[in-house]
Amino acid sequence: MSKAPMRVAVTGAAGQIGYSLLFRIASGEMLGKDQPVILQLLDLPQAQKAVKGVMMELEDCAFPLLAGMIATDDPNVAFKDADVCLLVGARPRGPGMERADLLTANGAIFTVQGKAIAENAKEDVRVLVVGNPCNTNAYIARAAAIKVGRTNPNNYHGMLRLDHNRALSQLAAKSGREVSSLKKMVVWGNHSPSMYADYRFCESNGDSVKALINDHAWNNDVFLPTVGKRGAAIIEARGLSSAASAANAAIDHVHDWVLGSNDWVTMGVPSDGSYGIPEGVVFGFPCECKGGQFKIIQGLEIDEYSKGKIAITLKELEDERAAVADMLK
Ligand SMILES: NC(=O)C1=CN([C@@H]2O[C@H](COP(=O)(O)OP(=O)(O)OC[C@H]3O[C@@H](n4cnc5c(N)ncnc54)[C@H](O)[C@@H]3O)[C@@H](O)[C@H]2O)C=CC1
Ligand SMILES: O=C([O-])CC(=O)C(=O)O
Repeated sequence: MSKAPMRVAVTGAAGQIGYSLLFRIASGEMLGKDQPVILQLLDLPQAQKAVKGVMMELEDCAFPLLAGMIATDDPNVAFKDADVCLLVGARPRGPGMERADLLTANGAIFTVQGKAIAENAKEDVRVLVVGNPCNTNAYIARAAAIKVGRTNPNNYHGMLRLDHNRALSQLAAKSGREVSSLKKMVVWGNHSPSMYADYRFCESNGDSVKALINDHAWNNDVFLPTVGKRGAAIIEARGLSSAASAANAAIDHVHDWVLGSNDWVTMGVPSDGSYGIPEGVVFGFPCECKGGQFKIIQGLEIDEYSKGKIAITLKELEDERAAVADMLK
C-alpha cells in the first residue's frame, strides 16, 4: 500500500528558488521516492497568476508522487495540516534600505507566518526558513509560534546548508579529494559573511583535511572569504541571487532531517546552550539526524582562533535579535 501523502507548504512559490525547488519536491528528491506529496503554495496576491503557471508546469510533468496542490495568498490555508514548511518568500532589500529596515520588514512577515504555522500545521511540523536574513527570520517565526504553543519550538530552522555545501566544494578543489569523501564539515553561526566555515574536524578517507591542506593563510585569506561572500559573488556574476543551489540546499536539509544523515550536516537550529550560544538563537551547528530527529554534535574542541570567529558571528545574530525585540513583545 502506498504511503499517505505528506503536505509540503512552500512560500514564495512564484519566485526563482520556488521554480528550482517545487519540481524536485514533486519528483521525490526531498522526502523519498516512495513518498507522495501535496504542495501548498503561498505567494502574494499579485503573484497568484505566476503560481498558477508553475502549477500548470507541475501538472505537465505528470509526477507519480504529486498527490495534489493548491495555491493561496492566505498563510492559514497554506500551512493547514502541513508536515513541512519551506519559508522561501521574503522581502528583498530595496534601494536605500538599511539592514535594520530589512529586519523589521521581514519581522512583520515572519511573525504572521510563525503564528499561522503554529495554529494550522501538524504539531510535529518541520519548518525551514530560506528567506533572508534566514537565521533571524526563523528566530522570529519560532518566537511567534511559541506564543501559540502546539508545535515543537526546536523545529524552526534557518538554512545554513548552502554554506556547508559551498565549503565542501572549495575544500574538494583545494585538497584534490572527491567531494563525496569529505566528512565532518561544519559552518558555525549566521548565514551571512560572518559565518565561520570550520574544517578542523574534516576527514577524507581517514585523512585529516586540515593536515592535507596545512595552509592557515589560505584558510583565513581565501577559503573563509570565498565561502562567506559566495552569495554576493553569484549576484555579481548572474545579476540574480543564487537559486538552484539554494533550492538544492533546502532539499538536502529537509531530506537529511526526515530520512537521516550519514555524516555531520550544518543546520541552523535554535540553540540549546551548546558551545555557549545563548538558548533560542538560531545558529549554524554541526548536527546529525536519525529517526526523523536532529541532534547537535557535542564535545568539539573550540580553539582560540575559532572562539574569535564564533564570537563575531554570534555578535551579529545578537544585534539582529535586539533589532527585532520590540516586535516580539
Ligand atoms: N538561506 C540561503 O542560503 C539563501 C536565501 N536566499 C533568500 O531566499 C529568498 C527568496 O529568493 P528568490 O526566490 O530568489 O526571490 P524571488 O524574489 O525570486 O522570489 C520571492 C518570492 O517570494 C514572494 N513573497 C514575498 N513576500 C512574501 C510573503 N509575505 N508571503 C509569501 N510570498 C512572498 C514574492 O512574491 C516572490 O514570488 C530571498 O530572501 C533570498 O535572499 C537566497 C539564496 C540563499
Ligand atoms: O544574498 C542573497 O540573497 C543570496 C544568499 O543568501 C546566498 O546566495 O547565500
